[in-house]
Parts: sequence; structure tokens; C-alpha cells
Amino acid sequence: MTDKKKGQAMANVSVIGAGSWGTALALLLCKNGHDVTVWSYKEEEVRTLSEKREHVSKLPGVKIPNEIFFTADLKEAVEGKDVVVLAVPSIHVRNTAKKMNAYVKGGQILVDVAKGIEEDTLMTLSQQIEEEIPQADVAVLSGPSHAEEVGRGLPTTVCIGAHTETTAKYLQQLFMNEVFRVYISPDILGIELGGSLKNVIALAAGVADGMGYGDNTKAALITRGIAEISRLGVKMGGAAETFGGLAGIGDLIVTCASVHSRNRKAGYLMGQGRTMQEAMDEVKMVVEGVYSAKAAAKLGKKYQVSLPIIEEVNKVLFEDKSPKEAVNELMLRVGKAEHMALPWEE
Ligand SMILES: NC(=O)C1=CN([C@@H]2O[C@H](COP(=O)(O)OP(=O)(O)OC[C@H]3O[C@@H](n4cnc5c(N)ncnc54)[C@H](OP(=O)(O)O)[C@@H]3O)[C@@H](O)[C@H]2O)C=CC1
Ligand SMILES: O=C(CO)COP(=O)(O)O
Repeated sequence: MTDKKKGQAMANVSVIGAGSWGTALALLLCKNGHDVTVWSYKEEEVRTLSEKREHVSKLPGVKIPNEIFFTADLKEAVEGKDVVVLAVPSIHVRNTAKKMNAYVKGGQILVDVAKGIEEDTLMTLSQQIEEEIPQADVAVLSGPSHAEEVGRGLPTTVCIGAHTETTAKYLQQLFMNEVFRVYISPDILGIELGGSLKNVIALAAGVADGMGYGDNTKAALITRGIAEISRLGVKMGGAAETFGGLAGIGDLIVTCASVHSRNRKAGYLMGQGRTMQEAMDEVKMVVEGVYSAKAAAKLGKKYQVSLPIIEEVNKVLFEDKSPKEAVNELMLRVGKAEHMALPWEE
């Protein structure tokens, strides 16, 4: 922190990953008066973004201010920064963190904003970053926040999870402004589980839309989807309140409903008959639910939690099951009580 502008503490911040979310957050942080560097793994992209000052393929129509500096040099992006934001797709987080390690000093704050679970280890992204960069102070930012809307300055709320209240409050004031409201929480695990599992449910919501199903179906998937996410998340140690909050139901609603959602769009295309690969190619940006689906099902087995929607999504994605069959399977499961907590008065 070096200077003051508009009453906020100025910071040197880097965003690792120049996709739609990395770019939108860089714009937000720059608007907040911070010194912002964006790292891309492609020299070519650094040149284009520096010259064009617009991310034409991923955030079209949004001007990137001249103050934002682009680089493909990871050392330059990480060393000496007050805060480093990781915004690469989940499957590249571990490897990117590994490469960053040499440049991260003890206690340096890293904020993961990607959403996913590693298939082999079943680790969340912050757990992977902590394994690769043990000296870092790792936090997470999640919640209903599509880049397309944050980039245009539309009112958005998110939740930041951190290990200490000091880091949480520091990051809150770093990101927060009149169109970006930040809540804080100590429940890093719950926030990460909410953010990654909702993508799997959003694929199902997209499939339902693609098949021409209606609002009833969507509401059912959201409601029973959050039941699955909370059941698993609480069993794993997340707080029930988190799943009823921005990083839980909030993010699930926006991802299942939004025209901007990559996961919903991929599901929609599959509901219309495309294969998983065709749908992913057409969406062009990362479809995280596809990468988290197997991990989610494995977690269900490990923690002995029933996850019927997540299991059917896996069958549609990886076992060629038709979406229609998957819906039938879900609808015709043996009749259940909605929740087991309320006993009959007899
Ligand atoms: N977009 C959104 O609205 C939001 C996204 N997120 C999360 O943020 C993360 C990033 O998503 P998003 O920005 O949408 O994704 P994008 O696909 O738009 O961008 C990801 C960026 O990472 C780059 N990348 C690909 N491979 C590597 C690699 N090996 N090393 C480093 N960088 C690489 C991509 O490059 P290339 O173009 O070559 O693939 C691209 O620039 C995801 O986990 C997503 O769930 C969270 C909240 C909102
Ligand atoms: O996490 C997101 C919004 O909060 C982004 O979801 P999609 O990747 O489906 O667009």
C-alpha cells in the first residue's frame, strides 16, 4: 500500500489470467484506484490487449484503461505485489501456482477467483495453491458475478473468504465500490464448494432449457441442486449459512438463469443435441462444470451423500446418457420426504 486516492488505500495488484473474469476484475481494481498488472500466458495476447485496449473475444465492448499494464512475465506480475488475483481456469491453477512460488514472499496475499475441484485429489483451489505456495496468505472471492456485468459496472455482490479477519477486511476495501459490494466470511471451504458445485447443477439447468422445459423445471433444479450442494458441503465442514448465501444459492441462481453463463450455455447446447465437446467448443470460454462434475460425484461417494442431479449430469456428460432419460430417472426416483429434519406430529 503506497498512496491514497479517493479515500482508499492504493495497492499494487496483479491479475493472473486475462480471460473474461480476470479482465473484468482488473477493470474494477483499476477503477478503485489501484495499480493493476494483468498476466497472460500468451505473448500475443499481451500485445493485442496492450494495443487494442479491449478484449474483443471475451469481454467485447468494454474499454480497458491505459493504466492497466499487461505482461507475459510471471516474475514481473507476482514479485512485490500487495495482492495477486488468480483467474486462470481451475485445471491450470495448480501448475500456475507452482510457477509463481519462487516470486511469492511470506504472507503475500493471493486471491483465488476461479471455481473448481481437482479431480484426482478432490482438493479445492485454495488448498492446491496452499500446497504449492505454503508461504502465501490465500483467500477466495466468489458469488453471483458474471464478468460481462461486472465489466459494465452493473451492481454486483460477492463474498470473500480469508483465514484472518484482517486479510478479509483489507480485501473487502480493496475490491469494494458503489457497484461491487463485498461481504466477508471465514468459511473458505464452504465458499469454494458452493462456487464449484453450482457449475455442475447449472449444466443441468442449461440442458433443461435446451430441451424446452420450463420455469418449473428450472426452479426444481435450483432448489434440489442447493439441497445437494448444502448436504455435501456441510458434511465436508462448510457452514450451512454459506450455502444459503451469495457463494451458495446466490451463485447457483445466477448461473442457472443467466444468458451470460458458460455452464448454462454448454448445457443448453447439449439439451439441443450437441455432444459435450461440441458444446464446449461453441462456448469458447472455460466450462468449469465439466471439469468439476466427476470430482463432485466422487466427493458424494467419499462422504456418503446422495447427489442424484450431479450423478445424472455425469452420466449425460461422460456415459452418453440422453438428457431425456436422465430427467426421467430423476423424476421417477422413489418418493422421498423433502427434508428429514421435521418429524410428523403423531
Ligand atoms: N467469466 C465469469 O463471469 C466468471 C468466471 N469465474 C471463474 O474464473 C475462472 C476463469 O474463467 P473465465 O475468465 O471466464 O475463463 P476464460 O476462458 O475467459 O479465460 C481463462 C483465461 O486463462 C487462460 N488460460 C488457458 N490456459 C492457461 C494456462 N495453461 N495457463 C494460464 N492461463 C491459461 C485462457 O487462455 P485461452 O484463451 O488461451 O484459453 C484465458 O485467457 C473460471 O474458474 C471461472 O469459473 C468466476 C466468476 C465469474
Ligand atoms: O461463476 C460465475 C458467475 O458467478 C460464472 O459462471 P459461468 O462460468 O457459468 O459463466
